[in-house]
Amino acid sequence: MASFVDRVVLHVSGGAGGHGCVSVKREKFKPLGGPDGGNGGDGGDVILRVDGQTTTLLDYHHAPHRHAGNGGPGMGDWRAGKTGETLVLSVPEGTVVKTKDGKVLADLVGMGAEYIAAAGGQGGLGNASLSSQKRKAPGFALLGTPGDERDIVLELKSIADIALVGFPSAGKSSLIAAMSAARPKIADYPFTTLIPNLGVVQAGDVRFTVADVPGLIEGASEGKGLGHHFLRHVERCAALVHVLDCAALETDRDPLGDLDVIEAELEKYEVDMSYAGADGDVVPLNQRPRLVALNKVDVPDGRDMAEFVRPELEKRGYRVFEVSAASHEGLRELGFAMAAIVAEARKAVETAPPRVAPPVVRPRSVNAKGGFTIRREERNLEPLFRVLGEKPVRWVQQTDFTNDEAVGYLADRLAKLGVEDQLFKAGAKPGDAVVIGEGDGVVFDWEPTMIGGAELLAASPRGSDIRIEEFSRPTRNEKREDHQKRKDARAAARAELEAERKAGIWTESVNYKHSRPTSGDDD
Ligand SMILES: Nc1nc2c(ncn2[C@@H]2O[C@H](COP(=O)(O)OP(=O)(O)OP(=O)(O)O)[C@@H](O)[C@H]2O)c(=O)[nH]1
Ligand SMILES: [Mg+2]
Repeated sequence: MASFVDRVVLHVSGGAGGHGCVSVKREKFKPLGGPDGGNGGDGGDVILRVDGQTTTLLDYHHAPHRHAGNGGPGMGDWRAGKTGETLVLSVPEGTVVKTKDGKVLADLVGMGAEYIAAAGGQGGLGNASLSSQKRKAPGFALLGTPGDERDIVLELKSIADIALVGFPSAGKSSLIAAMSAARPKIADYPFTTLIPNLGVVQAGDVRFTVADVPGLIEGASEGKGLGHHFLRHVERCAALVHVLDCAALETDRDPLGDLDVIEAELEKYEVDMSYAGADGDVVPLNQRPRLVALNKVDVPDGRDMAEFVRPELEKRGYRVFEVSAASHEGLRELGFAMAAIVAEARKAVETAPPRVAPPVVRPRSVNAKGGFTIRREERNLEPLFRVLGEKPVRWVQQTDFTNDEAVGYLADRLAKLGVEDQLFKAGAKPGDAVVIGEGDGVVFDWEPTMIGGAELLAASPRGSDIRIEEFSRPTRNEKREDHQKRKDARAAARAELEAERKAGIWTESVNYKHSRPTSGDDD
């Protein structure tokens, strides 16, 4: 049986929201019928969902980049863009979703359990939705925001119901081969198995999976040998079977000693408690149901050894099976005992509701009470103020910076949220750099709306927002000054000309034509 992929890094991105539309209704005899630009559609989510048909993460190993559908753009005549298609990724039961640095995001247990791996972006509002009493015909629309983009790790602890544990060469792989159709590699040198093999066993009407965990040795729980890496596959197994070698050649080994070593390792192995539900239902490995299989009883010495240790094992409370992977002796009984435990465990799972980790906490910690925070930084010895918060960042994403009206709308929103006030309080001065969001973001030269800006904002109708004008248009005083300067320059030029004419440099007609380049501006 092919080895199974049990850990994969998946790059998921939600669909982008569609842009809102700017459009004006046009009808016969009614050329300006008001804004009718529709909203952009939301982007689709990427959802992980447990389904019974999927047993491995192999698909994601082959194609680790997954993207949900983008939302469609809004259109004229109030038509909304289509919603982006949700992308459902099927994952096996027991898939654990983690961040790259190991934080558990979700533990998908139960058929149909879901987790939103990447949310789609928001569709932008069209100009119809943006119109209001004050802003009757917005000449802008909001852009759709990009979907979440994340790298997540999917881990499949084990899809085996039962794990076979034991020393190297105890015969675990041989037992799987004998009890199922699996054909693992079997050899008489230790650590033959490098990746757990899975076999499907049918006992009566119960079908279950068995994994052979590569040989455990003393110190496995601390990372010795290969066992440590694989003990985590055992974490989800309903039960364990100790496979004890009754015909081991090493004289310093015996089944009871082997069992003690393995038990000690199981006890030391800390099951990842982050997988526990609210009721803390992760059972330590050494408290799970365990059976003992005394293997290799086909060998005469093995039979003697098995009979010798059986009473002691039973005294310790184990159900003991004398088996031989070679002659298949005792395998039927062992199989039925396993099946009974599996059936019991399944009944418990079925009655339990689907369980997923608590909803993901997105990094919203930067959002103070007001929905944003301001951080003072320094860049090239100049102060820089960083505005952090989900809303401001989204608003910037929604802004078409080529459209002055849209920029003004952004300024309105930021001011309303109190960003301007807080910038003042943080010590920002006009002209300081302000960045919204992490990274390079969008950098503004801060042009505060002045003292009392709030009133100005409220009073000025959109479309004649003085703050935008300030960016592009000089003030009246500046204009006057400018005008005066030009007037003076012209006067000087005329005086010079006059002097030159008197000196006889130009003929009358020519100098007139060429000496009034700015006269058109004169008023
Ligand atoms: N006589 C006899 N030999 C067996 C029996 N089961 C396994 N063996 C032999 O023991 C050796 C090791 O068997 P494996 O099944 O590879 O052992 P393992 O426990 O999977 O070993 P690792 O993968 O190294 O942990 C092989 O040479 C097998 O043929 C048995 O019931 N009787
Ligand atoms: Mg093996």
